[in-house]
This record gives sequence, structure tokens and C-alpha cells, in this order.
Amino acid sequence: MTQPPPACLSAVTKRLVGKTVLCDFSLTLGAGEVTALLGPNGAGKTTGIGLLTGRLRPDAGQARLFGLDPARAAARARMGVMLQAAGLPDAMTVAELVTLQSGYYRRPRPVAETLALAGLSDLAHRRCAALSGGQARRVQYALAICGRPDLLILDEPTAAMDRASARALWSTVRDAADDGAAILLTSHDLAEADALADRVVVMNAGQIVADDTPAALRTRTGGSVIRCRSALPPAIAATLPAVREAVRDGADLRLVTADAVATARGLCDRDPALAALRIHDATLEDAIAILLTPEKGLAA
Ligand SMILES: Nc1ncnc2c1ncn2[C@@H]1O[C@H](COP(=O)(O)OP(=O)(O)OP(=O)(O)O)[C@@H](O)[C@H]1O
Repeated sequence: MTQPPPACLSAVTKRLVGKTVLCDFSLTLGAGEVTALLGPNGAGKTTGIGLLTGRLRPDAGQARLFGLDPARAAARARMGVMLQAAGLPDAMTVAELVTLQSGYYRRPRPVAETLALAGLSDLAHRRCAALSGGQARRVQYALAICGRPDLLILDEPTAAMDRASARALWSTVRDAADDGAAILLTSHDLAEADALADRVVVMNAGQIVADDTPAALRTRTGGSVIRCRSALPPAIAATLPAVREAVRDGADLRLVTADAVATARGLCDRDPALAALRIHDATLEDAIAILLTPEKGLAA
């Protein structure tokens, strides 16, 4: 018999205070897959997570965890969740808290293993009140993974973490997926999504605008990014050959182009004072910036 997917939203609509936040939204997560749910502030990512975790109920459509209603304890017991804002009890130590949470699961990891995976071994006896912001995030991560979840939902897990801590977390997330867990993460760090995700789902205004591998999304930009110092207005630069997008980015003029040589030639012709010309392959961030620019959205 085929197993139901770890998590599934089928044609859900969710209204909050009279506003439709998600409309006919469908998303299925696969076992062993890291899915990054990306999009600008207010796109509906946290609302989607709220429906999956059972914090919110859909107004139409259906949410399922392992084929069950997310409100069912049997479904929730197989899920680990790290939300954006979650307080920790000030008076407890890190080890006490992880021990307590582990007790809720049927086959938890040994506490020492959870602490090591979350980079907390040296902080085991520190009271939660005395943790830094990044350390508190690591404790929230430990609480999410202590039960060996088959589904791990991470809402901006590395926000407030330093680079080394973030990279250590990426590695354990990748290991969990390789062991068969389904992972859903949101992030505004697109380099993180690119490094970690098998699949990128881009949302805007409550709808999915792209669902593909990071490499395929990068390829769909069809090109390169040019940065330079130029007084040329972006509106004029946008008319140069092969330019898909032109914006001012700090002191730079930044162009996304399907043909870097043709665009660079055009730039030199239009601006004799052009300086500091740099060209690189388009990144996931560039691809998503184009996707979210309405008149230039990529073909799906
Ligand atoms: N409790 C609420 N009541 C009314 N509107 C809400 C509520 N929660 C969220 N919204 C609105 O729903 C929309 C989607 O919000 P959501 O938090 O899901 O976005 P998000 O993609 O997670 O954003 P961010 O990247 O900022 O976390 C926003 O317009 C937000 O203002």
C-alpha cells in the first residue's frame, strides 16, 4: 500500500480578518526532500505552515499530515516544528527543557545527541534566560528535532544565527532528509535555500508562482548579472539589448541579462564614463527577483 505523503495542503483557502491570505493553494511535501518555501513578507508562508501544523483551520480545502487531520495527536507526534517567534521558559536550563520535550515522543533521540546536533553541548546547563538570540534559536531547533520527526517544519530557522551556526544547522537538516524526513523551511536567505533545498516553491500574494529545483530556477533566468558604476538611469538601461531587469543597487547599476556581451557593448556605447564592470552567473536571488517583477515574470 502506498504511504500518504508526510504533508499535504489540497486547494486550501484561508481568510484572516476578512482578507483572503491563501487562495486555492496546494502543496505536497515528499519524504526525503528539503522544500524551501520562499516569497516576500506577507506572501502567506507562515499561514501555510499554520494550516499544516493545525494552528489554523482552512476555510476551504484540506490539510493532511501523514493522511490525517493535523489536529490528531498521532499526526502531530511525527512532526517537529520550529516557529519564528517561540518563547523559552527563563528558569529552565537547556538540558532540562530538551529532556522535558523529548519525553513527549515515543522514540526520542538521546538528549546528549540532540544537544550535540543543535550545537548546544557546551550550553546544556545554561538557563534559557541567559541565552543570546542565536543560541535561543538553536534551542528551538533542538526541541524540533528531539523526537526524530518524519516531518520537520522550520520557519526561518537561521534568522539571528551566525554563519557557522547556520551552516552546522544546514548539515543536520540535510542529514535528516537523507534519513527520509520531509523538511519544509522558509527563509529570506536565498543562498541558504539554494544550498539546502531540493525544491524551491516561490509564493506571492497567497499563490505559488514557481515550483522547481534551485538549478532549474536559476537556468530559467536565462543568463547573467552585470554590475557597474554608471550614471545611466535604470529606465534607460532597461532598453539595452537582452536586459531583463535594471535597478539601482547602492552605488551600482545592476542588470539581469540574457546576453551579457550584447548588454555590456550597449552599456559602453551609452555611457563613456562606465566603470567597475563585473559579470557573474545569475543566482537564485536574481531568478526570484525576476519572478516577482510582474511584467517580467518567467514563463512557468
Ligand atoms: N492574525 C492575522 N490577522 C490578520 N491578517 C493576518 C494575520 N496573520 C497574517 N495576516 C496577514 O496574512 C498575510 C500573510 O501573512 P504571513 O505571515 O502568512 O506571510 P509570510 O509570507 O509568512 O510573511 P513573512 O515573510 O513576513 O513572515 C499578510 O498580509 C498578513 O498581514
